[in-house]
Amino acid sequence: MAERIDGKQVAADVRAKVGEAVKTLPGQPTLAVVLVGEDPASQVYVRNKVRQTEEAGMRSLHHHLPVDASQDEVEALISRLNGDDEVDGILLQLPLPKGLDEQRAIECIAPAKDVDGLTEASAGRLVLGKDGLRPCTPTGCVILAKSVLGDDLSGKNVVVIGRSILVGKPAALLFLAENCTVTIAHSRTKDLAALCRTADILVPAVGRPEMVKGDWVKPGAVLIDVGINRIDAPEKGEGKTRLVGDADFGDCEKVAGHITPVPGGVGPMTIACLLRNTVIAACYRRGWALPSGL
Ligand SMILES: Nc1nc(=O)c2c([nH]1)NC[C@@H]1CN(c3ccc(C(=O)N[C@@H](CCC(=O)O)C(=O)O)cc3)C=[N+]21
Repeated sequence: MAERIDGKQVAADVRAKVGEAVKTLPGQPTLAVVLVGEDPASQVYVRNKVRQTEEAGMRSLHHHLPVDASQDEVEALISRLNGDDEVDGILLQLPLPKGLDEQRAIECIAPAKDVDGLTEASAGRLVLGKDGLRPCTPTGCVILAKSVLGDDLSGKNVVVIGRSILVGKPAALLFLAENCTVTIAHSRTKDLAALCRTADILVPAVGRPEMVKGDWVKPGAVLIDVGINRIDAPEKGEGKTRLVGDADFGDCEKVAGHITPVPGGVGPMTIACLLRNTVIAACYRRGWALPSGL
């Protein structure tokens, strides 16, 4: 039976380290969160980000634009935050309301303040192997893998299922930077189950509920499940839903050595890594030494 990787606990550890690091800095890092519109899920995420930022001893500024804000208004706000010397990190909460161009808006964020690691500059630096701000969810996956395998992941076979800009591609690059042997699988991959069985670390990130079955998993492998899917749960009552990952947990936990649950796995790591990036951005930008132990 696989051991559960407690993402909530690992995320709390990362946030505690961030909090300790913040105390050693000559000033207080500031994260600006930009929310456009009234999407209830986004409002919950933003509230959690603001609370956890403050708990880690950092300042957070919350900017809320109406759902009918224009592209120019969003970009003008980002430009203002770019020019505000108090602001170290800018988080533009995604998705934006329909009609707004997400990629163009992200590209307005000054690379030095890109705590989501989503600008072309940040992506380019990751590909080139230069230091920089890394995407949060993929960073969380690497930290979770290290939490059970130790800091040295070199030589591990990693299979990432999914090639999205947000998770799959950057996750593959981050594991490559850890000297893993990385394969990116996707919808055209042949014999996906057999490929997955070669993985020491399996990272499904496609958004298909319970797609990965137990017989896709190498005995003893580490399964880092990025999927967060809401599905109907009639067993809980009429109209009820529940969250499941991209892996069939009950099936995979019989084979894997370690497995992340959903919820309580990768999700909490995303926010913890955002806080970590805010410290890193503040240090780079203000010329402070990066605290050790981050
Ligand atoms: N610019 C931007 N950056 C993001 O990083 C970003 C974003 N926009 N938009 C939305 C997505 C989603 N996201 C999550 C963060 C935490 C959990 C999380 O902690 N989930 C809990 C459970 C949540 C629940 O119960 O609904 C868990 O998995 O245990 C999930 C999802 C960050 N996102």
